[in-house]
Amino acid sequence: MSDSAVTGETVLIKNVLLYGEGEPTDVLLGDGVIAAIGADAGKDATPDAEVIDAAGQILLPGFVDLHTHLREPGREDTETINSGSAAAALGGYTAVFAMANTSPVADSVVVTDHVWRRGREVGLVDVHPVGAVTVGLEGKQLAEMATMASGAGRVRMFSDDGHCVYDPLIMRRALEYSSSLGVLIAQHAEEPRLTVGAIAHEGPTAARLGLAGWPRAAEESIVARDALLARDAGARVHICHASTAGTVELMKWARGQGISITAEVTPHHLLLDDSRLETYDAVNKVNPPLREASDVAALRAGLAEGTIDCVATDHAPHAEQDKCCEFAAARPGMLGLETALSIVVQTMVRTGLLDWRGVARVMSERPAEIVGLDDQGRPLEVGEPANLVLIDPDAEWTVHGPDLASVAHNTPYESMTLPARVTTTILRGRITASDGQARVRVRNGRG
Ligand SMILES: NC(=O)N[C@@H](CC(=O)O)C(=O)O
Ligand SMILES: [Zn+2]
Ligand SMILES: [Zn+2]
Repeated sequence: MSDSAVTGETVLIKNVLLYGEGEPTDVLLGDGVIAAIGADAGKDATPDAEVIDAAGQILLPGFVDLHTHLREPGREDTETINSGSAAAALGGYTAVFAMANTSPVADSVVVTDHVWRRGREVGLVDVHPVGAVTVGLEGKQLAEMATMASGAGRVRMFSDDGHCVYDPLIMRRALEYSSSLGVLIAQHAEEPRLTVGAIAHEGPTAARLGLAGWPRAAEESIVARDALLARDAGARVHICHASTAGTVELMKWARGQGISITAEVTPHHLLLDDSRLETYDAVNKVNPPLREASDVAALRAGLAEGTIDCVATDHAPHAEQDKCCEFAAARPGMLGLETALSIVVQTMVRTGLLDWRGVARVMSERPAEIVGLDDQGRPLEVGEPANLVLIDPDAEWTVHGPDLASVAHNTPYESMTLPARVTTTILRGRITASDGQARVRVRNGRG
């Protein structure tokens, strides 16, 4: 139509509840942004607009994952940027941060720019590379953070995740350097001297099962130390995968002191505890380890009140031979991208701890703010980027590892029936996943 205000591809979402609130309305997407909201939003739709009947569904800003392992380069037998992007889109994510513990390590602009470019080529989700803090994740020498930050991939988060930046002097320098660069350091808080040989949470379960323990203090001592180092450096620090009640307490204390510290919690630490270890099934092996029910309760409460800022998946694909083996020999980590929303609904929404606006806060708005993405986690308003997720809150589905988009199948939720499902994910106005299928871009000359 020649008088149409919107050109190119348009998507019309009908009868949707914004943030799960109020009356159903229509939302028109065009030119990569939210073009109109309201009963007459469809009047500017192009004749070939894709119309989504979203009755009973909820619209939120697309999710942002600050902690994803995509395994490319190096372990493409477990995940690739292609397969991991599909998993992310199916999980409702419009941006993910790909951790640096690849092979080679993402400690140079060559690797970080490669990851960024591959992500753009795939086009299902914005893949932001995380740069290593230290060369080879070895904790000895700072990586060239400035070069990575000014590359095409514009690295804005640095982490040695998988390893702790344990040397306090190196961490102090990294924080000072990061604050002058305006980037974020994300710490895998694990004092390595306290976790030598550790494979499970140190507590009664591990003692009974004969598994060497990973004490809470290994995490908490680093959280406390880094809060003080961030304070003195005038820097920001982000705590990866908070797992203990003590970490929640320390976060509260540090915030009270005015320290710039943020933290994430994983879906698995919100749902699972160390009683899962009884079977010795290594699918439950993860760093930090599944803790006790009291920690799970404290993490949920901390997330609800904002002491823990956000949910991050720590999506960690592993090959069958690295998981289906004796517990001590297995690699730690579990899949998370496609199940994250459902676990958050089960643990936080069904329990009354968060409403849907709260889900938007912990899965989209806060992570985008923490890392400084200005095109994600935005309000559902006209003119804002159309990075969105549609959710059927009443759906139920049963998890089967082989049905997930990831190359590896190590989900701890195998055969569990979970609430709520992502029905559609939209990146800059383009549908990247719908009804369980990732949609690769069709190059028809229009974008
Ligand atoms: N979480 C894990 O248990 N494993 C992660 C590394 C990490 O997040 O520490 C991995 O890369 O597999
Ligand atoms: Zn980690
Ligand atoms: Zn990780």
